[in-house]
Amino acid sequence: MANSSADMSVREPITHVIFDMDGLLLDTEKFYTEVQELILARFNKTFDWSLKAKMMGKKALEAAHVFVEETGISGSLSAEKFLEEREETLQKLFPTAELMPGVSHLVKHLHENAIPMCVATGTLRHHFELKTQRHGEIFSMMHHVVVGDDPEVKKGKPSPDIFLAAAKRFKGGPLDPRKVLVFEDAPSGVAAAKNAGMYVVMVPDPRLDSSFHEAADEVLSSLSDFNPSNWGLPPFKDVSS
Ligand SMILES: O=P(O)(O)OC[C@H](O)CO
Ligand SMILES: [Mg+2]
Repeated sequence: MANSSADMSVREPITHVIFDMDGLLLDTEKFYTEVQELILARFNKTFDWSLKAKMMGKKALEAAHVFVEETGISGSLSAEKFLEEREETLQKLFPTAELMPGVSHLVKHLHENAIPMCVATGTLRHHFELKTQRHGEIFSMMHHVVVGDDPEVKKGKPSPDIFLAAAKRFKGGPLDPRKVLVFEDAPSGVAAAKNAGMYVVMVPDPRLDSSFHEAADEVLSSLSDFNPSNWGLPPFKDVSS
């Protein structure tokens, strides 16, 4: 289904929206890339997008295990030690996080039209607080936020746990997953949304291999290109659609 919206004639309109955060609402994936490149350089290795694709969207410890094992450095650096080493730099970078293009317009539009929204992010709660500290207005429009260290999220993406927990916490939840639209940037996140039975719009980094697009119901270069009407959501007033 990738590259085209799911067929409106065979499904009901979307009533609820779940946003991923890192790399989707916030331009924060670059911070992880930066620190991971620095750590690998110490081992004379380079960080690339095939490794990035396997890590992004996952819970911190799960991604850390992928990092040390895939790069063959687990004998010298444990997953736990890797997390410890990158923490100080990440804590300095996170408060500088910027919104991704199109986020403000879309979130405000859905809020004005009373479409319930939430965030489902693999990130840890204390990192969520640092990343969002300059973006209170946008995040206050979310009905709730589910983070990676939430007790109900037993397994990270691609497990459906986080999206099922997120859908359950809306007023009237749990919801029919076929009425929920997820926005994601990561292959693990797209898989998690599909495993939860939901529709998913993928907004991937252009450096991600296009084979990862296939699992998504729609693929966009930017959230600015999203057309709510394609999903039965209220149309933008400033666009004829
Ligand atoms: O993409 P998110 O928001 O689920 O975050 C996951 C990690 O924190 C970063 O890949
Ligand atoms: Mg993400």
